[in-house]
Amino acid sequence: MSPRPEPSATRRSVLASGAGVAVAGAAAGLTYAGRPSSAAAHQSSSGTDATGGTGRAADEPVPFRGEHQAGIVTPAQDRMHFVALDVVTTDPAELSLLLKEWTRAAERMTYGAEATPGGVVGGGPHRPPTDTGEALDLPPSNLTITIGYGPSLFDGRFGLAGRRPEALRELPGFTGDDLDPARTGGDLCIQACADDPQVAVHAVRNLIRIGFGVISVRWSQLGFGRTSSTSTSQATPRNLFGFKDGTANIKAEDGAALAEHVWVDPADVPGDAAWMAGGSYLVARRIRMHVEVWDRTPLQEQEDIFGRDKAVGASLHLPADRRDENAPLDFAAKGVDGQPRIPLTSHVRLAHESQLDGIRILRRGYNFTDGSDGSGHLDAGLFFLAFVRDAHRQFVPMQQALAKSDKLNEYIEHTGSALFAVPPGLGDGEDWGVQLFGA
Ligand SMILES: C=CC1=C(C)c2cc3[nH]c(cc4nc(cc5[nH]c(cc1n2)c(C)c5CCC(=O)O)C(CCC(=O)O)=C4C)c(C)c3C=C
Ligand SMILES: [Fe+2]
Repeated sequence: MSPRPEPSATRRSVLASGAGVAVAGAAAGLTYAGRPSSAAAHQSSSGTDATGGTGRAADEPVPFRGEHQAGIVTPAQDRMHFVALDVVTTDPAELSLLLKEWTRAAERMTYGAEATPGGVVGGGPHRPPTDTGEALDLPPSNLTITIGYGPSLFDGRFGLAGRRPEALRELPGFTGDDLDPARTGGDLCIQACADDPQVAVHAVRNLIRIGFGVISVRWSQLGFGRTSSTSTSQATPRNLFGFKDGTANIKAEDGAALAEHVWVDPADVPGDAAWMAGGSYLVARRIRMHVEVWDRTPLQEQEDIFGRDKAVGASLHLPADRRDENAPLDFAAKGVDGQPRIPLTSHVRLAHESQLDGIRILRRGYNFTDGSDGSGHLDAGLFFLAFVRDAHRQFVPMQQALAKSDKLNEYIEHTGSALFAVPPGLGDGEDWGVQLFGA
């Protein structure tokens, strides 16, 4: 076995200032065997370099605390484990305590530490370990853990009804929805993203373990290959239809767009809902993509469906020798047949802010394949995740427009759905329990 490297100087200093965690215990257990994460070892499928375009080495943690939760504008990592949970206790104190314990464990795991100090073997031979162990030798791998609360959490069971933000209402149904109740809704959600799938799965698994008797898993989703860039430092990845996805996304560097379209403004959440200021709303849609049908569709038709070309991701109005992914879409341009070069039923036209009174969203989805459906077809698609300031003013009208006219609908099916309020980031010494319950 190769010798264990010391944590980098930066990582040590982050740990030393690791606000609220058992820093000494964490630091003591914070070495790893030097096995590189998948992103550090290889050029990633979606990044531009060995850091997956994040600009951060595998052993350099993403800060857990800050104005906003990590995992929203953090450059999208390669892998995701998402879980929706139901609360099974009726005792608000138990839920609040769990949120406090989750804060501690999530912060530790973000830094590459065990979920609890000495959790893997430190409890001795006679007790079950309090960390499941599969990430013991791995670096943080850009792990982010993002928490959210569903509308049902505010139904009165926990005395939270008065603290429900007005915008946290169930999404309406959309034309063409084929939602599976077993993949829909949830009192809580955890989004864990990392450049190593084992690190993301370890994080979710250990938070579930800590919540035994308080929460139960409602549904979960694994994702690979991000389908969006959330930073200008990242190359645009491709979805399972082979098209570049994320080109016109809101990027972390665009502070004005984030303030307008992503972060909840204090004026949006007056009174007892003020705890959500600086937060965001997360829309999750499991969208199955019928890849076998798509793969029998001619290239020109595929490009007309999206309104961009397949090779470069450029607007269809540009001639082949002047294709530029980042050139603006020209919806007025016509072809020799007099028809719009970007068809009226194309995905990018219908989803573009110019057609939707200036509405924009931040997309952060992942590809998925969940085996096959028993009829010889892959159960594959896009786990669509979007962060918005108000889902009912942004996602709903956008999805209504797409559900009505998008040519892409012949190839996709929405099979799961959920909405969550994602609270703002935590300051030093704060925890998710006090933030939600107010005491
Ligand atoms: C309700 C919002 C959206 C859903 C649902 C959605 C599903 C979906 N999208 C793709 C692939 C692409 N989408 C692209 C652009 C794009 N999509 C949305 C919104 C939803 N997509 C927006 C707001 C945009 C940007 C529009 C613009 O301003 O130009 C693209 C083009 C490249 C890009 O800009 O990202 C692709 C490709 C799939 C496959 C899919 C469901 C499975
Ligand atoms: Fe899209």
